[in-house]
Amino acid sequence: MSNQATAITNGRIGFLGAGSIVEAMLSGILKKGLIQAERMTVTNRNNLERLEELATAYGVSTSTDKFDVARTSDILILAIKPKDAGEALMELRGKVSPHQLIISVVAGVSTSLIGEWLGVDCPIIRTMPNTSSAVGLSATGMSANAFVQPEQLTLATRLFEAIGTVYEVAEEELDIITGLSGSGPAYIYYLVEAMMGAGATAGLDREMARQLTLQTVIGAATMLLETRAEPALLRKQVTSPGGTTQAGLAVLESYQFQEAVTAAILRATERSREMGAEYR
Ligand SMILES: NC(=O)C1=CN([C@@H]2O[C@H](COP(=O)(O)OP(=O)(O)OC[C@H]3O[C@@H](n4cnc5c(N)ncnc54)[C@H](OP(=O)(O)O)[C@@H]3O)[C@@H](O)[C@H]2O)C=CC1
Ligand SMILES: O=C(O)[C@@H]1CCC=N1
Repeated sequence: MSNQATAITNGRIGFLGAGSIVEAMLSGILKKGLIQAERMTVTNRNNLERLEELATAYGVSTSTDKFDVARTSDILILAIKPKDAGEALMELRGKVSPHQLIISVVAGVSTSLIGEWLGVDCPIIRTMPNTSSAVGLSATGMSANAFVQPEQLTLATRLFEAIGTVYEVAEEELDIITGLSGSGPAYIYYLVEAMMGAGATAGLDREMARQLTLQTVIGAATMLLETRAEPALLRKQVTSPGGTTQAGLAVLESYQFQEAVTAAILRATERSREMGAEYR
């Protein structure tokens, strides 16, 4: 924990699930020194090796007893797959009290369904971060149910602000946020894979193609942030009439690039809604 750290809670945080989003969150929270590692406990279904890996890498506590973790955590973070959530939470029925704060990162599953599964009227905050949490750059959407007290919302906001930016939204918007920024890093990585591959195919050294691609992505994102200009305007500034960019963009248009990206995000949004209904 860093020397300047000010703990945001003296309580315990339990993580139900030990997968990639939990690792990203642990790494971000600990880098900011928001809570001592040993006051966070991670549990999963049966992968002991994974628990050991997280304990070694981050110094967090681990447990194979999810009932104990659920009972002893002031904040319980649900980070299991939507398909596993119903069974796991119904097993916790009667083990969670209204004094605990539940924070879910589970895609598609509503706060009301989580409450039904747990069988208790407790404060639940549904969030959608992304894996850039690991470097403090998540874009997180958040929505609270009616039992959440203002100080609990503030605490959750501070927790997620430690790993990026936080937007409080109406719960129905979380499905869109899941399709846009929850899944979003994968779209960017897909584009980067293609750009790097193309650079290498065209004859560049692969490492150089990687570095040029990454610097281009960082530069473009920083231009958007710092100039606050519309992306269409910045795109036009790159595009000389009759030049290389125009030739390249024409090929992207022939593959209906913008339509493809739009359809992908709308489909991911729809999938988030489907999962909520499917696993009900
Ligand atoms: N990955 C991402 O980018 C993001 C994911 N999310 C959401 O986070 C959640 C987790 O995703 P992700 O980390 O990618 O998934 P992973 O598959 O990497 O991890 C799932 C974890 O859940 C554990 N688990 C499954 N069933 C139970 C159970 N009954 N009790 C306790 N633990 C259980 C698994 O344990 P074991 O290995 O032992 O089976 C595993 O540790 C999902 O709901 C996803 O929608 C949200 C934002 C971004
Ligand atoms: O792919 C998924 O379902 C999860 C939710 C957002 C990112 N990963």
